[in-house]
Amino acid sequence: MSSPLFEPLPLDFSNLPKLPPRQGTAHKGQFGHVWLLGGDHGMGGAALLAAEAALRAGAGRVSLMTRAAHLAPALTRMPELMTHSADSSYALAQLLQQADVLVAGPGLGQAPWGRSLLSVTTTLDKPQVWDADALNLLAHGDISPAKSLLITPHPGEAARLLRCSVQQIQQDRPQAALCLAKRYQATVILKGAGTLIATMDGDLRRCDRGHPSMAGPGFGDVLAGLLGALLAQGMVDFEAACLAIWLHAVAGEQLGSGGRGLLASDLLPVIRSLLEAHSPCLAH
Ligand SMILES: NC(=O)C1=CN([C@@H]2O[C@H](COP(=O)(O)OP(=O)(O)OC[C@H]3O[C@@H](n4cnc5c(N)ncnc54)[C@H](OP(=O)(O)O)[C@@H]3O)[C@@H](O)[C@H]2O)[C@@H](O)CC1
Ligand SMILES: Nc1ncnc2c1ncn2[C@@H]1O[C@H](COP(=O)(O)OP(=O)(O)O)[C@@H](O)[C@H]1O
Repeated sequence: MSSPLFEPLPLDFSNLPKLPPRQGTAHKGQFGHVWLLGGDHGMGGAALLAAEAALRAGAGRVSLMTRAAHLAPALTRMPELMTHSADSSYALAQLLQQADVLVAGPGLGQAPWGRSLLSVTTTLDKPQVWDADALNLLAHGDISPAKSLLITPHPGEAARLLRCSVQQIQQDRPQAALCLAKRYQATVILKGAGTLIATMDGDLRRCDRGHPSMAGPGFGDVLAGLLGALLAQGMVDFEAACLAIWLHAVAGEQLGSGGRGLLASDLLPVIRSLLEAHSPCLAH
């Protein structure tokens, strides 16, 4: 990965995919059920941020599968959530039949608990977003990629997935993103300044929006939940990736003008307003 051979097209902000307006008779069953898997001990917040982002971006229902210790705090913050902590892989497989979209990885950890949750999802033929520790587990090689997969590595995770250094990833990010898409048969979002979207067919886009105030914990978790919500509302991987990346980066840019100390959860109301301006809930 030495010389940049592939020049990504800039994301076409004037022509981003839209969510359709909702009928007056709409009901929650039409906007998908997102299941969030994550939040091992010490990292419950990551899964919670992703779940909150999915709710705030319009998913019809959101279920959180996490450690039992995180259920009460999660419900205190968001009573709209449905919560579970499966006792066995069999029980989880049964529960996941209800899911339309899976988001796995935020705070999942790489211990047996996280590994067993992820191993249940690999066989499910549903749209899936894998982030954070789902990618670290995938990189270990003993979990196979799911069939319909969107992966969201930061450069550290990309380096683990391609078994190279972060420096090699950053030297030629376009090639790294395309290589990940081919190797894992997935749509890829390679995060960091100048986020890239790559598809298995070789389509490559770059987003030059965003702000260094986003270099803090949880911003990737919010992106993962946002992607889940857009997939649940009917977008395909590439559409969801383009719109989510734009909403996330522009929200960060707007709030970044306030300087350091931006919280990932601060993005949520801004993402909601940007989404409404872009794809109004009601037809005008
Ligand atoms: N509140 C919670 O519960 C939270 C929980 N969280 C959860 O923690 C778990 C571990 O995830 P994590 O991302 O913190 O650790 P990890 O994968 O080792 O990555 C760090 C290394 O990767 C690299 N690197 C990253 N970005 C880069 C960039 N733009 N540009 C260049 N390099 C970059 C960089 O490598 P270096 O440069 O140091 O070699 C860096 O040291 C995971 O489950 C996550 O969900 C978090 O979401 C936080 C909030
Ligand atoms: N300097 C930056 N410029 C633009 N976007 C950034 C910058 N730093 C971080 N981000 C964005 O913030 C998010 C950070 O995600 P990630 O590294 O997975 O964090 P976490 O695991 O803590 O949620 C990514 O979407 C990334 O593109």
